[in-house]
Amino acid sequence: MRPTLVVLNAGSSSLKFQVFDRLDDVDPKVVWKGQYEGLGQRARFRVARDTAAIVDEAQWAAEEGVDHEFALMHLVTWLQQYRNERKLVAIGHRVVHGGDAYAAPVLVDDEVVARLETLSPLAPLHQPHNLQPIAIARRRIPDVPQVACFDTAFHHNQTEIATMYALPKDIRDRGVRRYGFHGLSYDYIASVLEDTDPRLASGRVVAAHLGNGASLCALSGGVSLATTMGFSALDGLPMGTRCGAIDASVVFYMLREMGHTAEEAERVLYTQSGLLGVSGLSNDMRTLRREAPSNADARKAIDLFVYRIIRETGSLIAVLGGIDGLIFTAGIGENDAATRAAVVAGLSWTGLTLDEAANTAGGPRISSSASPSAWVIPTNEELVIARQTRDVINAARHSV
Ligand SMILES: Nc1ncnc2c1ncn2[C@@H]1O[C@H](COP(=O)(O)OP(=O)(O)O)[C@@H](O)[C@H]1O
Ligand SMILES: CC(=O)OP(=O)(O)O
Ligand SMILES: [Mg+2]
Repeated sequence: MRPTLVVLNAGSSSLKFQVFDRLDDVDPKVVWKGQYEGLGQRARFRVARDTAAIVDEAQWAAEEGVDHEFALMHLVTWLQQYRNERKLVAIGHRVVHGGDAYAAPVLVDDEVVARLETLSPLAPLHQPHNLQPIAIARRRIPDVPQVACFDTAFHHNQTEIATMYALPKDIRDRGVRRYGFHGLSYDYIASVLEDTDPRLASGRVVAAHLGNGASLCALSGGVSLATTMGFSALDGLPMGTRCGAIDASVVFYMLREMGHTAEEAERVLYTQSGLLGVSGLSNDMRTLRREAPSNADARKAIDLFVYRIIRETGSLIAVLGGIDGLIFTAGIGENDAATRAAVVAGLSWTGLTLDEAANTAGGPRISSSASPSAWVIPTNEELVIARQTRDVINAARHSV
């Protein structure tokens, strides 16, 4: 039976997974990769071999209410067909919020679970979906180790000033600070910079993770100096359904003058804002692109998204003292050539120029300028989780 690792990555609209073996190689080898997307709406399941050939797929109508929990149980059943060939040695989980306590991946035990549960209010679209599979696996397969890998950990070495809010000490002492997210994705990007262009590995890079959640990260020599998300994954850029950075007074206004409860205000800012809120149509860039020619609100949503990316990139370029490279990744960054073209145009003052044919073809290099350069790099958060999980398991074995 082949030693095998399963990796789970629950995003706000998706459950992604990969199955790995050859765990003693430099990088574990992917056997299958798949995802459930559109959870809560029309949901779709697809799984491919490492060679990218689709081996199975399924679809559910919106009325069937396919959510994260259904997807997880469907995946458990799907994996059962291989139980006689493979020995599951660990499950690696993306956990969006590690708070102050966790700057590195950890082996899950009762104490870890208890601490991570206290962070759920800071990541309501993610943390419950990250912790549920851990709880189910610990109950059903208690002998299999579970490893939690954090979105926040990659940003832990930022300076105190970069992570501080200008708030009184008693509030800051409660862990109220900028944490930053999408760290597993930025860790992957940092790990491939040397092979992409050695000037980027030692240089000043802005990485743009533009998916249903969206953020930017300033990387200097592959290390995170600053990022647009803060205390929670609500901050920074506007996203599929999240508002991004707004004046905190907007919340007081909603509570006092508009009669919202705190729960209603939270729901509006997390689930009814962003591309969906501005367009009144959809959180999905594919739908907005399709409707934009005849729908002014869809155009406005896209324009605001692009404008905020350009503005925030300028701020990160100031932190870096210049820019050598711009990287696009995640659902929109990897697939939406028009967003990339508009962002590069807005940054032409840096010397960036677009290679239109390469951009339309999807990269990898999409700038005609060599420095600064612009790139499309498909992210692979699951590979980072697999690397971290394997290392945590090996370290635990050696310590007994
Ligand atoms: N072909 C495409 N063209 C434009 N946008 C796309 C395309 N495919 C996916 N997207 C965008 O990417 C988003 C999903 O990104 P992803 O990074 O997978 O999300 P999550 O935040 O759930 O991990 C979709 O909501 C959609 O806006
Ligand atoms: C942190 C976050 O927003 O993640 P995702 O983009 O997967 O929703
Ligand atoms: Mg994601």
